[in-house]
Amino acid sequence: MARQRAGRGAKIVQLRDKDSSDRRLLEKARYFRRRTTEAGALFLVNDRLDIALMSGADGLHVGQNDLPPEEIRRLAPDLVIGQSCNTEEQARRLGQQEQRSELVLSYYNIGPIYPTGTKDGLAEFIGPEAIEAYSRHCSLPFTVMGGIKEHHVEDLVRAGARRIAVVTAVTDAEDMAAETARLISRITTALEERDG
Ligand SMILES: Cc1ncc(COP(=O)(O)OP(=O)(O)O)c(N)n1
Ligand SMILES: Cc1nc(C(=O)O)sc1CCOP(=O)(O)O
Ligand SMILES: [Mg+2]
Repeated sequence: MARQRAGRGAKIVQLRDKDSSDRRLLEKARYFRRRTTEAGALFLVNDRLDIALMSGADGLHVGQNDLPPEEIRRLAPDLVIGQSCNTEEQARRLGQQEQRSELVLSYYNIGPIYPTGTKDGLAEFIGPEAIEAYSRHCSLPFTVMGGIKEHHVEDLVRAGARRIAVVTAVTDAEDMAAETARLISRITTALEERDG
């Protein structure tokens, strides 16, 4: 993906790799760190705090069954930390932590919005209507993810999204860089139409 400069123009690039050996993952993370720094993009690692710290990543994304954000924050006070939110109850809990000034996250993700084959065992897809319902609980920035393709962009932005995260929309594209550019352009236009 980095070879084709797939993330060119993306503001955030996440390294999500469940298969590489630890040593290879670290090499990849250091490569992504160099390339995202050159591109002025934020670099996040999925799941692995050790790899995030050793590669100098800006942040870490964790799911509900991954490392606990509070303990990550204790070890890494300056790291961007994001967490997946797959049910409204989870979003409500983030809101309650926020009210108590106990929220350590930098952002959260709402999803899966549409059906996706990228991850086995994910919760049922929740549809774009869930964006408004979930995001009203917590004022942090959020991304939306799950089965999102280019033609979904306008619906998602109308439903309240600003930051759209994709895997296969880009990785399955013949020209990943061109697809990234198309997505960014469509998101920018939809946001301009919505927000003026
Ligand atoms: C931006 C973003 N949102 C959600 C996820 C999914 O995280 P998780 O639920 O831990 O699943 P895996 O990606 O680890 O399979 C994500 N990676 N990024
Ligand atoms: C791994 C993952 N987590 C999600 C969540 O909503 O928590 S959606 C997702 C898969 C995203 O891949 P694609 O863009 O190919 O559907
Ligand atoms: Mg995870």
